[in-house]
Amino acid sequence: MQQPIIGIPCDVKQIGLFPFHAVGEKYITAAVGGAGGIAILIPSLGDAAQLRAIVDMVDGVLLPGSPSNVEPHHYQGAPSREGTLHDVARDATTLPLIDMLIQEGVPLLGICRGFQEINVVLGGELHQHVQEQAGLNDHREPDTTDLDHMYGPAHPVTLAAGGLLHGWLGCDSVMVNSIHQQGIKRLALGLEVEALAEDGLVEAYRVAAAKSFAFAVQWHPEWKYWDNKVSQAILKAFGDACRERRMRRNQ
Ligand SMILES: N[C@@H](CCC(=O)NCCCC(=O)O)C(=O)O
Repeated sequence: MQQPIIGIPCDVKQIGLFPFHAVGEKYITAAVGGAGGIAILIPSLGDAAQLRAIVDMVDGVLLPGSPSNVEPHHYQGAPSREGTLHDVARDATTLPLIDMLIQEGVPLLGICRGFQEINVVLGGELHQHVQEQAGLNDHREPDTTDLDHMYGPAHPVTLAAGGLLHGWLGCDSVMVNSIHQQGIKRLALGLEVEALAEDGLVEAYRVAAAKSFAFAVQWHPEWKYWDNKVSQAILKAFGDACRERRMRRNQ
């Protein structure tokens, strides 16, 4: 059987004098090794016709995390503080792309910024600084350059009874890493909670009425997924949905 094609949208970063379209290697490795796909990078050109062609070409899309924040005007939020990193080109690409993927029933896995993007596209809102909200914890990464520490288990999440995660893992709670400052303020209509942090912050959801796999997590299952049963389960389920689409497209 042919492997499914998994698209991964790029961040746009200035390197020297030129803009580059880039994806962190760990997301590519997870799409290939964890989900079993052929990874292709989707340039963030924000061009609707190109996106339409890409949607027809791929069997699934993995929306990666990024240090940049979704621009708040996309969810009627107050302007970002000075110095906040944005990626206008990524917003102009992933936000319309998500809409097309959900309409078409193309499998979708959102990670961290990707998780936040799906919520925004479906009409939800984000906190810009979770750690400043009364009753919410600090979900930012520890101040370290040791990546194993940075992406190490940070807090538990409770899995929703009857949810996908609960079904795949057969337990009520798991530990996850935590590398974010934005978070779900208002969950979009049509998203079903899959996991909650101890402070009540939504950490995972699925698109309830999706035609195919449409699932997202605030944490980072791509990080050393081979060492983590939760990450393996998420990537396998995504990969299976992509393989199913591949098979249907081959018929
Ligand atoms: N900027 C947002 C999203 C956080 C996020 O995606 N972090 C990933 C960092 C780099 C990586 O691991 O790819 C926020 O702060 O909430």
